Amino acid sequence: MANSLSHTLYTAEQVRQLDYNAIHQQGIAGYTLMERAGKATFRLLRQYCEQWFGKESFHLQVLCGSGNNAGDGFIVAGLAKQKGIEVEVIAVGDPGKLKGDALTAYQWCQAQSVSITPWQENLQLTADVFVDALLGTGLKGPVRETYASVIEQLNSTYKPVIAVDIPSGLCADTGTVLGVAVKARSTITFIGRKRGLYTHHGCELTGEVHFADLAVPELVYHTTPCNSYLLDPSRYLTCLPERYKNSHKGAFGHLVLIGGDHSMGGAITMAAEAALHAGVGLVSVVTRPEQVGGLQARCPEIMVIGCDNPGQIPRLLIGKSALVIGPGLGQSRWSRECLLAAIDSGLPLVLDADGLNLLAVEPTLLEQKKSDWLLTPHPGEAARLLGVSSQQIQQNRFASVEQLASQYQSTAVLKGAGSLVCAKGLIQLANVGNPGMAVGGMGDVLSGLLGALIAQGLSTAEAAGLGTWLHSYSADQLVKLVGGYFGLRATELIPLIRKQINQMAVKSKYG
Ligand SMILES: NC(=O)C1=CN([C@@H]2O[C@H](COP(=O)(O)OP(=O)(O)OC[C@H]3O[C@@H](n4cnc5c(N)ncnc54)[C@H](O)[C@@H]3O)[C@@H](O)[C@H]2O)[C@@H](O)CC1
Ligand SMILES: [K+]
Repeated sequence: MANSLSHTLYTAEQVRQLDYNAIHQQGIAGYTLMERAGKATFRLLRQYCEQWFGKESFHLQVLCGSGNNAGDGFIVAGLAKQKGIEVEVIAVGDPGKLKGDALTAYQWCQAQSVSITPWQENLQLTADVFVDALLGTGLKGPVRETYASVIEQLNSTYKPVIAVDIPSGLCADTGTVLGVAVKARSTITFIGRKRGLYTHHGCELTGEVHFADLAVPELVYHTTPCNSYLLDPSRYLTCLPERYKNSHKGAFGHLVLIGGDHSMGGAITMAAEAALHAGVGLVSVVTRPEQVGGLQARCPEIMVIGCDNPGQIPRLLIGKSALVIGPGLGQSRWSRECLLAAIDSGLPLVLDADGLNLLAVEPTLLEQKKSDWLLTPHPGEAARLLGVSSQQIQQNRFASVEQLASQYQSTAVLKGAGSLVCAKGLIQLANVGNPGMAVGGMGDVLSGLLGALIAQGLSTAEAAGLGTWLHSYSADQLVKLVGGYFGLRATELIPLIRKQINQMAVKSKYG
């Protein structure tokens, strides 16, 4: 289902609101939620430990802070003790500061005869597996001592860690590390999925993410407005135009890609090749004359028009469906005039690479906007468009993509780990992709794919959602094929994208 509750992404504040609603509107006791969280974590821990240690016994240490996150940890420790597991709580927070449900959980844990050791400087973290219940959504600002040292020491054990709700030190809203953060093998998150688990450093630190709704009734969610979701590709199944038996090429659009300035032919070639494999009826490339031979040799199906004079472009764009501009565009006078012609055409436009850089140095171009635009910046390009540093973009990717979309009145895709798509105030996160994608050409393939989808009749919002997912998902398939992240070539994605589109088309028809 599109944007179902289980796909929704929340900020820490929104989850606090959900907790509050569950407790005060639905009358579920806070301690009941804590027990459920502890039980869900313990179930997961046992599953993992069965995989990791088989029938062998193992030693568990549960690291607890002094808030409700610690409360969940005390429950896990008590349950482990009941099952005869060798378990110990390391109390990093002062138990004297515990209150409310966390204090109740602590007392219950004590009643199970769990050994509770206060953290000391020379204490050794000796377990086979750890539960991180130090800091959850209540983290404010950079992690302070003693927590920071404990987290560093925990990470240096390289032993498996299951994080409770969120790896301690990771910002639940943005996915940035607040000073230092736990690197978990797995994270189990409660009631609502936290945004920060899925983007930026979150992608690196959470390990496998599991979600437990703690049996909170659906009603609780309806009163908390939200605009962010995990991207669900199934919502796009019906967007692809059907291939009827009597179809002709004109039915599937004509995409034009403009770019390939002097000695920059590779990017436009990759973009065009990707478009060719994504179902568009016709693909044309407008480029410098010197690129024509290479492009035609590589892809004879593409119509290549050599053009040193951008004044010819308006005539070439008559009757076309969509445009991609940016890959290999450069920033010369020719490049700028090409961009002006593209903007003036009124065709839906995918703007990437130097198309974005030119827009950043000349923001008044926005005043000439006549059509839907889809911007596909990486953090560096986004920074130029918004006049900030790329670090600032990364520190708040959700806010950045929203600002890009609203400032440029466009659909925006902010690339990078946990790519974000923003259209009409809605943010979707593509929970696919891998570090092997950090190589040249990947963005060019994406822009060609997006252009091909728009030319086939998808809106910029639909194309951004489906295309971003297809691109990263195909990269994951490629990693499976080649066995790792090294040496992925952007062009290798192209046949996998085609395969996946075809699979989706079959699924949309036959279920
Ligand atoms: N009823 C509820 O509210 C539920 C809460 N749950 C758990 O409760 C957590 C949230 O609990 P809390 O709001 O008590 O917060 P936390 O337990 O996440 O953290 C609060 C504690 O962290 C300390 N702290 C904050 N910033 C710090 C920093 N920068 N450096 C060092 N220490 C810092 C505070 O002094 C406080 O002691 C969730 O993440 C989840 O694990 C779950 O039990 C489910 C139900
Ligand atoms: K935690």
